[in-house]
Amino acid sequence: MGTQQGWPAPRAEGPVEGRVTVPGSKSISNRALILAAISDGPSTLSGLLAARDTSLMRSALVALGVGITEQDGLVTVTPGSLKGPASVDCGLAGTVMRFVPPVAALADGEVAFDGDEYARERPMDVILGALRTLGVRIEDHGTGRMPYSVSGAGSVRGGKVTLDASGSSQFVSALLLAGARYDEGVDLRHDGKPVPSQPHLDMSVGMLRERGVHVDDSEPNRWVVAPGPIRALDSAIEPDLSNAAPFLAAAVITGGSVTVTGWPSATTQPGDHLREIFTRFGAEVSLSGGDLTVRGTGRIQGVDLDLGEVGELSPVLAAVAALADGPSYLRGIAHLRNHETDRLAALETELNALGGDVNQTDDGLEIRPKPLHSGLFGTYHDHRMAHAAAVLGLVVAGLEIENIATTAKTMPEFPDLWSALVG
Ligand SMILES: O=C(O)C1=C[C@@H](OP(=O)(O)O)[C@@H](O)[C@H](O)C1
Ligand SMILES: C=C(OP(=O)(O)O)C(=O)O
Repeated sequence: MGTQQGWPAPRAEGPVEGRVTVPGSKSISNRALILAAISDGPSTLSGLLAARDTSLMRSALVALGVGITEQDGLVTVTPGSLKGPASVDCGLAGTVMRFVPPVAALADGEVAFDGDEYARERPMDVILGALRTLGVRIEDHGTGRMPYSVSGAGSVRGGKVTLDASGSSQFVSALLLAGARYDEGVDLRHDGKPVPSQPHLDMSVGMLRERGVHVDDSEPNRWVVAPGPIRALDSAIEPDLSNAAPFLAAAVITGGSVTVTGWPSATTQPGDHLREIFTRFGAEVSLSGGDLTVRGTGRIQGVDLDLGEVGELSPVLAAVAALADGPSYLRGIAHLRNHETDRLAALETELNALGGDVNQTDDGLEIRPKPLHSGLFGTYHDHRMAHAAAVLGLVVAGLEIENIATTAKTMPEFPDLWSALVG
């Protein structure tokens, strides 16, 4: 790829110092929208993320008959009787393509799903198969992928189902979120290699319990959701801690100090693991009164980390590892091959194109730091590849980021927030 085709990544002129407020969590926002849509009354949400993934979720729910209004930054969701025919554009949002079909199954009529070109590569077979077992009619032309349509009959029997969710925790979350509204609830068992992203499962279970749903997750790899109403709940969405990663990484790699505001004292978000992870890289981390501060010490240690629970942090952490003073091993993340792109291949290709020494393993990446040079960093429609590139661009001269606008998936403000912090 040539030069002058991308967004010139700002270079840090010294240690990056500053405070950042990141927008609302994608994962909490889209769960709050889904749960509000199938609850027993109107819910008002504050701090809801405004980005491509949440806008796709809102449009999907409105297409099914849910009322959504917005005033002074507050979003009110009013459940309606769910009806087809409807079409849902999933974009490239895993939370839309996996979480909406179990809700569409409750509608009366047919709901057609499609999305971006690469969305057709993301696995759906496990969730579509599980829904069929629970009594839902689905047409996917035998592909197990997009496009597919769900023929809702106004209710779903539900009950027992076993699935292999090693490819994505979203297969489990999807069935848990809608399961209380099924006649028999759901009794879900996982059979296979470990389910990734445990914090996201805890987030689904926690948000259901907050809304009065009985969920038994006391047995490993089994979740039982009792049938019953989901209570409407007004709630405030936490900031997206995974989207805080690039800002905090800026402090780690420049020996600066960055504070992210509004950091919750208790949370199910995987991004909370950044406190421990950046400490392992050699940074100093402190949390006080909702301010999370990461201070770079001038040393970046190589790490050996299992990121299976927090896979979405991997692209930014791979960028930090590429700048460390020794090799790093990122493990437990084979499922990243099912994300916005095959992230293991994308990181290997793009880091090596800058002169890096990175290779994929069965379940992760080995990263041996080398001096990196200028180039255009491909982003593959992946917001977190763009974040990784921005981190590298702080210290690598002449780095350009292809399609920086892809950050709009979860943080349209990224280029402005980034320039304001590091510029
Ligand atoms: O449930 C969620 O909100 C998510 C679950 C995770 O998916 P995987 O388990 O497929 O990694 C995560 O990576 C994704 O960004 C969001
Ligand atoms: C994997 C991710 O997204 P999605 O919700 O589309 O799966 C991500 O944001 O890192």
